[in-house]
Amino acid sequence: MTLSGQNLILAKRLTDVSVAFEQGEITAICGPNGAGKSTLLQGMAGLLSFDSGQAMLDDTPLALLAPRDRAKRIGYLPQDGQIAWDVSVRNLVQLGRLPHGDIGEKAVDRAIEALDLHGLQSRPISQVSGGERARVLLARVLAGEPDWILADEPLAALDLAHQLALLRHLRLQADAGRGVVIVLHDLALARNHADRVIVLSNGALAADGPPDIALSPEVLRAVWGVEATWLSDGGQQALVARPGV
Ligand SMILES: Nc1ncnc2c1ncn2[C@@H]1O[C@H](COP(=O)(O)OP(=O)(O)OP(=O)(O)O)[C@@H](O)[C@H]1O
Repeated sequence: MTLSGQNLILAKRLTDVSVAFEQGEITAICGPNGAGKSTLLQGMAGLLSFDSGQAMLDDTPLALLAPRDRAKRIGYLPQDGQIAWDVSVRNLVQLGRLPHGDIGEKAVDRAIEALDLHGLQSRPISQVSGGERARVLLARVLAGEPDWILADEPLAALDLAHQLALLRHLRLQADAGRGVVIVLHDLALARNHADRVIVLSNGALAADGPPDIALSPEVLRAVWGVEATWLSDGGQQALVARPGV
């Protein structure tokens, strides 16, 4: 199953972007602030209509899928998730089952386990920290067991251990055949954990390929305007960067 967009154009936010995401792998979308990463993700979640081009799930335009069906198949985590009601952590995660119309206790348990939320289940959502809240919102997406997980900066508020745990979990999801697409600002995490990196710059595709190619020093210079060196340590890559001249 492929999630694709052809010749996507939206005002000045996206300029003729074509991408096809594959299941079974982790794709990272990277790029500077305002490059169009969230716009692309929202479009692929079926939440934006483009001036030109369209997003497709296999051969079906997303716009033609019933909202409930779309929500079952595509789990979307926005950058700044709003929470309307002060429900408990568990009840909020359970809302991920809404498109299925069931309680899905096992799926909810798995999501709570994956995001290390056991101890917080009965806590009102207004009484958790920023990083815990981010984990709850992602658990809500996982509870829906979608074919596609589209997450906008899911690691931004997480501490290092929870970042690595979440990346491990997303790898399991990809290995289970799901499509995982995440917006990442941390280029070292993208290089080390993604199978493929898409780089956007000024609303256009600047690079698309294996992480070492898409995040090469040349691309970092051209897109981010930094002089960067990758250092290898035990198979992992660390990034040293300084402002470009
Ligand atoms: N609702 C909107 N209406 C009009 N322009 C918008 C809207 N949301 C974002 N933009 C503009 O579209 C461009 C792309 O925004 P987008 O949020 O996709 O960037 P991003 O790459 O996700 O950035 P960041 O790293 O800062 O989150 C930016 O120039 C932004 O100012």
